Amino acid sequence: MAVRAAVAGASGYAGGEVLRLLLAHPEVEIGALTGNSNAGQRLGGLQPHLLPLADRVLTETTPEVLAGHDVVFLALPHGQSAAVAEQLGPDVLVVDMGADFRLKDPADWERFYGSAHAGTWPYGLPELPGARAALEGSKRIAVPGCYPTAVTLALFPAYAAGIAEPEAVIVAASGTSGAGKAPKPHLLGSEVMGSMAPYGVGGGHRHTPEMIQNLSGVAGERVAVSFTPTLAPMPRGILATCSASAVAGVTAESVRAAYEKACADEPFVHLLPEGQWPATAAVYGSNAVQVQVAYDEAVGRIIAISAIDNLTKGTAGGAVQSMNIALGLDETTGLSTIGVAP
Ligand SMILES: NC(=O)C1=CN([C@@H]2O[C@H](COP(=O)(O)OP(=O)(O)OC[C@H]3O[C@@H](n4cnc5c(N)ncnc54)[C@H](OP(=O)(O)O)[C@@H]3O)[C@@H](O)[C@H]2O)C=CC1
Ligand SMILES: CC(=O)N[C@@H](CCC(=O)OP(=O)(O)O)C(=O)O
Repeated sequence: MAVRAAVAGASGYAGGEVLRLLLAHPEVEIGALTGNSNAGQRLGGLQPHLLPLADRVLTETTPEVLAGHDVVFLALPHGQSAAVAEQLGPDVLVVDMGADFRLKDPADWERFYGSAHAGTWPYGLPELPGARAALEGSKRIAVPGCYPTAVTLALFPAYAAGIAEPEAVIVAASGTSGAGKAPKPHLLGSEVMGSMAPYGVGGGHRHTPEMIQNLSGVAGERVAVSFTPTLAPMPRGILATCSASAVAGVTAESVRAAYEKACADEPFVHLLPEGQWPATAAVYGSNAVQVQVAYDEAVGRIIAISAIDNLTKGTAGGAVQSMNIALGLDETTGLSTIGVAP
């Protein structure tokens, strides 16, 4: 019997991407599609790439509309998911692509999001040690932020192997879809095209505590993180350049061995052959993660670089991968590692 899935926020980027993936998922049938300001509009006018759903009309986001589904994907702005989720029964699998349930420490939430903490759900990054067990059979999933996905997948092998000191410096470039579809002056084509610029510099980005939470969980001690995001003139993609001091005795060979071990059985994380470097173009529209690592002996630092599609593995692909695990399906069902090139 098909899994019936509703998508709240179907007019947005994350909602559109999860629909693109669900249309190709052999076990899923698409049910209600909801919006806010676009309720009453045809999906074809909002997401013209989703041709099979073009004549579907968005409804208001209400508990009545979302009831009666096996899975409900929430692709809503931060702070909107909790009120919707609490009205959905405990038997419905709720997959939240927003931030509301990602953080464990309420003080982190309050500091970075400025509202009351809604709670913590099983975290939808299956590659993290212990995550798959927590997702199996779960009825609630908190999908990670796009930058924390890229950064955690670049650095977890180093912390799992105990070869990195508990401090990491990260500079990551993101495509503009990471900022959502709502119009913002800094996202005008004339502002973004032909330019790259940092933002959230100096520890202010709300994804910093999520990265610290993930990496500290793997390391078994608090990992300090310096994170600088930058906006890149491309619609999709994140390239995360991460570095951490190596512990004494580390060599280029031991770094490589740690990454080979951690990535060996991961269906979506691809450690590239030595000498080849991750590129966002290679993972465009795919759930794959490209990772490469080097040991910079001159400064004693491990340099780990990852590339993801922020909307696929960074949001909707991670959501579907986690849904598959929660429902007892093969983790890779409906997900592709094939990109689009050039
Ligand atoms: N873009 C990305 O790379 C990533 C996004 N996410 C998360 O996914 C969520 C959605 O982001 P994104 O798709 O980029 O954002 P968009 O701005 O593109 O879409 C937002 C969606 O939410 C709907 N919406 C807005 N306000 C309300 C409300 N008050 N009640 C119900 N629905 C509402 C909008 O409906 P309408 O258009 O009809 O007004 C639209 O469908 C966010 O929480 C974001 O953090 C997570 C990881 C990465
Ligand atoms: C380019 C850009 O603006 N990116 C977004 C992150 C998008 C994302 O993954 O985050 P959430 O799910 O936590 O919103 C930002 O920096 O705010």
